[in-house]
Amino acid sequence: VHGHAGRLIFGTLNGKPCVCMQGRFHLYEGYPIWKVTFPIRIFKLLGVQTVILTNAAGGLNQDYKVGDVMLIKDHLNLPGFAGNNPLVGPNEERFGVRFPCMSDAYDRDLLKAAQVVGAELGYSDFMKEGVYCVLGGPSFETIAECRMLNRLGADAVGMSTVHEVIVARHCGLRVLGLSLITNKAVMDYESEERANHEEVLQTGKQRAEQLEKLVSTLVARVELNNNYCGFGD
Ligand SMILES: O=P(O)(O)O[C@@H]1C[C@H](O)[C@@H](CO)O1
Ligand code: HPA
Repeated sequence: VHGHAGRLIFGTLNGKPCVCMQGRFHLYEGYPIWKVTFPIRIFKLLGVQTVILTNAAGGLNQDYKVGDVMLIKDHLNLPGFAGNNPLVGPNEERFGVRFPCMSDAYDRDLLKAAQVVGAELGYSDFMKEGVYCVLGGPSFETIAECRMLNRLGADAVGMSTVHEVIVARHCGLRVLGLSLITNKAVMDYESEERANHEEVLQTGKQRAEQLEKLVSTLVARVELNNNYCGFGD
């Protein structure tokens, strides 16, 4: 996608071995859903234990501002309602069970850790916690769709992440999800605002340094045995 570097980087971040996707595959690019999520299974086979997923999203929650970072506490998988789930097809027993639980999709300890690190870095003012809703894209949402999604309990809307989360949880990876609110979803017929990809990219650039700091500080605190250090309890 324009604005995604499309690179796979291996290295250490604050002393921790990491593999980093600079960009991802999206359903709207025409990939089958299993291909969109294929990297997650590769990472599992490489020995990855924890996945930090980031995305750009439109803010549905009226209290959200452009530039807020939403820690994802749960999701709405709208394509999944229509049977478009990355686990459809014969179950790969090597990776996980046929019917994986999703009520614990977003790791509570990691979420708390992100809040603590965010507060330490002085980011609390722009850090939120909420529900991310995935749609297929690539068209942005209509006003009626935004209103509906908000009433259904979504705080932010985007076109990615949830499929990767499902595959990650299926194979037992721990997940933290972060949405950068790059634009406000248009909810009002009087509004002159129009969702556009350039605004998404620009907001991403503006918060990039702080997001890098948040993620790298967090990574430094995640122990390889999946415990966390330095959070006081
Ligand atoms: O890969 P993400 O979900 O961060 O990208 C979002 C959704 C679309 O690809 C694009 C819309 O501007 O940003
Ligand atoms: N809608 C869907 N996906 C998005 C948006 C949006 O408003 N902003 C960034 N990705």
